[in-house]
Amino acid sequence: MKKITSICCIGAGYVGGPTMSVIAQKCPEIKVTVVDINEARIEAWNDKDLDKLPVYEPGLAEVVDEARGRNLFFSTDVDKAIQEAEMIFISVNTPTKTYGVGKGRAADLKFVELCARQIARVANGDKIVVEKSTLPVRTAESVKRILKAEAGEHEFQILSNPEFLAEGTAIDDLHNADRMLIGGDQDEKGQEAIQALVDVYAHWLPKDRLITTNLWSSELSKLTANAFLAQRVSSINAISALCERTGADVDEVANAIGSDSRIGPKFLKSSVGFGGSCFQKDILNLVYLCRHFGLPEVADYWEQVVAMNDYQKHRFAKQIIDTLFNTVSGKKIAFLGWAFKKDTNDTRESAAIYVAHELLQDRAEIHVYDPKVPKAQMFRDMEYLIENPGSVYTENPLPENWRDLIVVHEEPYTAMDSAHAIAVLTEWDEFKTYDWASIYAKMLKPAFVFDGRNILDGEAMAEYGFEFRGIGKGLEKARANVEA
Ligand SMILES: NC(=O)C1=CN([C@@H]2O[C@H](COP(=O)(O)OP(=O)(O)OC[C@H]3O[C@@H](n4cnc5c(N)ncnc54)[C@H](O)[C@@H]3O)[C@@H](O)[C@H]2O)C=CC1
Ligand SMILES: O=C(O)[C@H]1O[C@H](OP(=O)(O)OP(=O)(O)OC[C@H]2O[C@@H](n3ccc(=O)[nH]c3=O)[C@H](O)[C@@H]2O)[C@H](O)[C@@H](O)[C@@H]1O
Repeated sequence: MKKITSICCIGAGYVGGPTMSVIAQKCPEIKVTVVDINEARIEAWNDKDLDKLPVYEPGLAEVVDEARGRNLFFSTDVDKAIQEAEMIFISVNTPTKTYGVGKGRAADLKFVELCARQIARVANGDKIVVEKSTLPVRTAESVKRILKAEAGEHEFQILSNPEFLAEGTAIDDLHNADRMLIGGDQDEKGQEAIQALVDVYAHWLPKDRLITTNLWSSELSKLTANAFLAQRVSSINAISALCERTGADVDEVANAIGSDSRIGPKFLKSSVGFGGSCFQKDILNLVYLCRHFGLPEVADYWEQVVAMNDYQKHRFAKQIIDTLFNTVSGKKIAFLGWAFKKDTNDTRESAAIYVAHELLQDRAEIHVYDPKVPKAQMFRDMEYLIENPGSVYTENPLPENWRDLIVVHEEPYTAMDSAHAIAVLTEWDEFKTYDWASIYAKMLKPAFVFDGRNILDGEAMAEYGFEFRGIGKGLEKARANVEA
């Protein structure tokens, strides 16, 4: 098969934007056009001021700067880009359904279906269609059927090429991917299509990292990878609760078990709970599929990963309320961080939103500082959670004036001034270097710090005078248990 010279990607989000920028950077002879129906987003991708790119990722601005206008283009003209391209990536959002059959579980595939119909309608020749979005296993079958039914004389090959990048490290993950997975049909034409995509990635990735499989294995591997990663976080978080009762230290336990080469050290950082647009959505989708295929025991097994994560967020919020003498009503609680992890402006499913909801149920005044998340986004997040509670802990209504109870700060010190307590919700590096002595001086006493990310030095914080609580570090409580 001849080499690909033009690519189109539908969806200019956290995946489409960075992945296509790197493909364009590494393959200067391929014209890459990223399209989206969201005009504001495309405008931001085209902004001369690279600080205004719609996705914040370390290293992304440099890549865009190198390729944009040379062989990387952002546009809202979806039809034209489809017609010009030999290979079309679908990288649109696949959120959990919020309505109808499968509500709260199944992936909502309406955006993917719309793309397939649009490709079929406007295609002017044979195309390779690549599923980049995370999809339930066997989605390619539906995409094929739609393309076949609507397309007339043109031929389409479908590939599954799930993305494994993590936000905050997207560019490094793309440049040095552990593997790139490409699934396709096993017949001759399917193999040719697989090879065409292998040739794209072979511009910068070693051949042994390009894994090819059948379509279904590829689709299922993506859901499985996220389920395994999230399961590790829930497993260590479950142990953190036991640490707090017994006096064990969860970081020491993680280090001890992670030194076993069979377990490995990564993804064992205990936290206030995992967030992000995908872990919960993909596990719920896996659970839905298992039930659909008549495997309720398998579904129950994976569902516990999400249940444990809900419990961890709740445990953190409850600890704050319990420690502050059983109520946070009218008390100023400073939130350091709102993003679901550091080095991203993404807040989807962030633990901060759930913790805020529980504290607001108890009428706290929340003062938030996050270096990258704008105020409007925080309010949108709260509104979304109110409409879609999703967790048993966030079902209670908020006070009518909840909007007045969230104050967003442009800088951290005012957020913490005269606060009753500080809660660390995101592990931004800058939090470690604050002037903690002067923060302590300006807080109400006792001055509580709840470190939901275990990034602060507990002993040093205690020396400043803080009442410090980390995750999985319940020495005081453990001592009290022993004495009782
Ligand atoms: N965010 C992440 O780190 C990762 C996400 N994924 C998966 O990648 C997919 C995309 O995720 P994100 O990039 O985070 O989503 P996103 O929401 O940031 O971006 C999706 C974009 O698609 C656009 N879109 C939707 N329908 C369209 C249509 N018919 N025509 C043109 N544009 C359309 C939307 O306007 C939006 O800008 C999802 O399936 C997700 O599960 C996979 C790996 C990592
Ligand atoms: O499909 C996706 O969307 C992506 O989901 C995750 O990436 P991402 O959600 O961007 O970020 P992670 O680094 O995986 O973190 C997810 C959440 O788990 C939390 N986490 C992670 C690791 C850990 O040890 N402890 C922990 O609490 C993080 O703080 C964050 O809230 C996967 O790591 C990617 O491989 C995958 O492509």
